[in-house]
Amino acid sequence: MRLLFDQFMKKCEDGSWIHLPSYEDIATQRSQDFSTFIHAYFPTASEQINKEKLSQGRIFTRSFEDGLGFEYVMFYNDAEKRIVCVFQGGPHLQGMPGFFHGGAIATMIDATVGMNAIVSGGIVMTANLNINFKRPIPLCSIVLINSQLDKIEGRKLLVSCNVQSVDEKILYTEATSLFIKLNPEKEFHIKELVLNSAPPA
Ligand SMILES: CCCCCCCCCCCCCC(=O)SCCNC(=O)CCNC(=O)[C@H](O)C(C)(C)COP(=O)(O)OP(=O)(O)OC[C@H]1O[C@@H](n2cnc3c(N)ncnc32)[C@H](O)[C@@H]1OP(=O)(O)O
Repeated sequence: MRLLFDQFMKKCEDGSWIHLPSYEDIATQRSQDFSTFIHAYFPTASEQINKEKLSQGRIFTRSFEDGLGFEYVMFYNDAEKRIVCVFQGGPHLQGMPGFFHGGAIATMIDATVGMNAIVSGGIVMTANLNINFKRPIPLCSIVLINSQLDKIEGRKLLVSCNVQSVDEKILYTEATSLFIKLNPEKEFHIKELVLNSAPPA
């Protein structure tokens, strides 16, 4: 994991790739504005949210103890509209004995293609996620999630991705997704927010 991280950090040196911050780092900067916008978009659903529980909310992929759940880092290439996620899931993500749970793989795919759509489109939500699980992923192995923004059509963003072994010899999973932009006026400038809070290369 460390070796791959260092290889990508090297690619960041000429500015072609950017080491993305974690959701927590982005969210803490504008979380109140972001939350207000989302609740205004879904007023009926918002009324049903238990405000006390809301204060305990945590991003799902960062809610496990270190080393047990989702361990990952993402890198973004603006020219190619690609995000690569280096992912090593922990033992609490088991499904079939010795392999990752399909829902855990889907979660990491959604987080990766979602981040690609957020950087390109602002505030978006997943409308459709289509996954082909082609080979089981051994528990605790390191994989690469390669995502690509394919098309923007009005409010719709189409992002595809695959999950491969580090040597690229095994194709584990393929997915396509549709995101819908909630802020066509781009009032939140999420791209700048994400890129400006990127950790130093
Ligand atoms: C501060 C920063 C914080 C950052 C935090 C980072 C967190 C990162 C998290 C990581 C990521 C995690 C992300 C998550 O976990 S997101 C959580 C999972 N997703 C949801 O809960 C979304 C639920 N769905 C909805 O709320 C609505 O359906 C949305 C908002 C998506 C659209 O409802 P809205 O009322 O707005 O739009 P519309 O209905 O007029 O549709 C508009 C157009 O889109 C077309 N369409 C719609 N749906 C579909 C479909 N299924 N297939 C094909 N087409 C579809 C539709 O035909 C129309 O097309 P056209 O007629 O115009 O041609």
